[in-house]
Amino acid sequence: MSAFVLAVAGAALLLGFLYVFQSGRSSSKLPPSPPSLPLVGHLHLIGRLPHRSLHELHLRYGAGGGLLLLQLGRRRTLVVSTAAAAADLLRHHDLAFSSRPHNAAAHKQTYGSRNISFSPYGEHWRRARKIAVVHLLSQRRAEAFAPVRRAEAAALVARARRAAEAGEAVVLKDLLYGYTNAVVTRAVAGAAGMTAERLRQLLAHNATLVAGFQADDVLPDAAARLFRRVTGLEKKIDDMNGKWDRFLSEIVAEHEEKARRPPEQGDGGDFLDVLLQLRQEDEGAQQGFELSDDGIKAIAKDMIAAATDTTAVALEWAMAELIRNPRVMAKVQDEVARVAGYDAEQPAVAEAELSGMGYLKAVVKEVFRLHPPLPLLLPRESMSAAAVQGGRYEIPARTALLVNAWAIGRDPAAWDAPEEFRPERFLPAAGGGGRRLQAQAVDLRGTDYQLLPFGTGRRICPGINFALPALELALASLLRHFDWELPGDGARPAELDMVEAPGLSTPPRAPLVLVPKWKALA
Ligand code: HEM
Repeated sequence: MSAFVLAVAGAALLLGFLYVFQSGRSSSKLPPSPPSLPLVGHLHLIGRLPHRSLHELHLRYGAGGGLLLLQLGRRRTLVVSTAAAAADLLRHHDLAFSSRPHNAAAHKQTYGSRNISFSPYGEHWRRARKIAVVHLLSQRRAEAFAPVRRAEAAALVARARRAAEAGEAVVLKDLLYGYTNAVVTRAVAGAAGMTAERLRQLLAHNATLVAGFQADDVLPDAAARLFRRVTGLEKKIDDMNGKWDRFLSEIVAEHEEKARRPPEQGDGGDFLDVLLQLRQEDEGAQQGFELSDDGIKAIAKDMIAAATDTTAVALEWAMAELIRNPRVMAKVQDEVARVAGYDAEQPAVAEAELSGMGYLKAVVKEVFRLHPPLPLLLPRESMSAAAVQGGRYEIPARTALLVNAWAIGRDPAAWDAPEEFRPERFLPAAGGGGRRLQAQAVDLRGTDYQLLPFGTGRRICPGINFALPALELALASLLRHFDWELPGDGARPAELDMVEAPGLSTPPRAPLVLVPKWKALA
């Protein structure tokens, strides 16, 4: 049986690749492309860190336009590696590139693409996204969760304080995931404690299943399905989906039960409360958009998965860069002390004080420039052909798009000294000119194409209003109360490993370990 299965898989694979290989060469106005191999296309050129491999390919073959066309297994893929190419493509062709490529494994994990992130462009995506933007993630809703962020930032400081008092080092990743996980769990489901712990475990397993390029990204559907079965991945995905579904069903049932009771004073409602209420109010009025149980679970799961990792990864990189750059660390700590003062009994900085911390905000931008948590954003797919760069290139319909935000943040045509961690580039300062002046005004909300950690256009991350205060608050609170050191005598900050771990989101490959020194004891 297994020999038969392998033979069928091999034949399907071969046919699929031959088809793809042939169909990729129909137009002469395609962007540059490195030499490829039959069957694999350019897959053999992609290493464990695709954003780095793609950057190297761009430097080698992407002369001029910042675009490369690759055949990654079955997927014809356009890669954008410069700010100018991103601006041309995404300013003029955002609609054409607003879908997501189909991925059977992701489809299964999202209740049949009923979430937002992986949903193809169309009526479902439009309605689900509108619900999220208007009812869950608006500025007003984000502000309403300020007390949750404050309480969790205080808990984060308390955990670090225990380590400081015991003279122990902390694995930053554990500390920071604990924080973002608790904030997100409370926003989505109003719960902490055991629920947050269960979620943490589910997310950890999920991450290992969606890391890097998957069979579904590169093989034809039938071959990918066989591959998943033969390697046991199918079963792992099914088991994981079962666990997620049980968890989500339980919390939806708890919320339905809660909705039958009189509302509690001061309970503004978490995301699940809001979604259930919308379902009740709109029953029949959604005109074809069914907010079914699966739909609600898909959106809740999307929010949890989209919010937890990304924010924790950005925080870990921020701490790594600050340790490597003691001058910047001292400057940002001074600012936090000046604006928020020092009070050992007030663990979390007040959110209103963040607006007075211009340097901290510049640090955050600089972290996103060099370490976008999703270095290739989320893949998109074109729905129609597009003539880009004034007609220089023609991109056929159904081409996948990878925007290499990691490479764009290092684009020497867009940034002075791109490899240097220099938050000052974002500050208004006397003197300087040209790109320096331009950098001061660069924002990270998708209008400036040289800094795209949240993407841009129709598919831009709708969670920015949630992400930024959570991130800034944790960072300011950790810097207010502690000095941070590398463990061990003679450890050299300049030698910190700044390479990413593989995956959709990319934390440092060597988890950052630091010793907190509680300032009140100094
Ligand atoms: C530092 C934190 C975060 C980063 C760096 C980040 C980044 C991104 C990026 C790059 C995309 C794809 C954009 C594109 O295709 O152009 C995205 C999509 C998305 N993000 Fe975020 N995100 C963060 C936090 C959040 C939070 C807190 C939430 C929700 C609470 C969230 C919800 C979503 C959703 C639902 C999508 C899919 C949008 C769509 O396909 O229409 N994200 N995010």
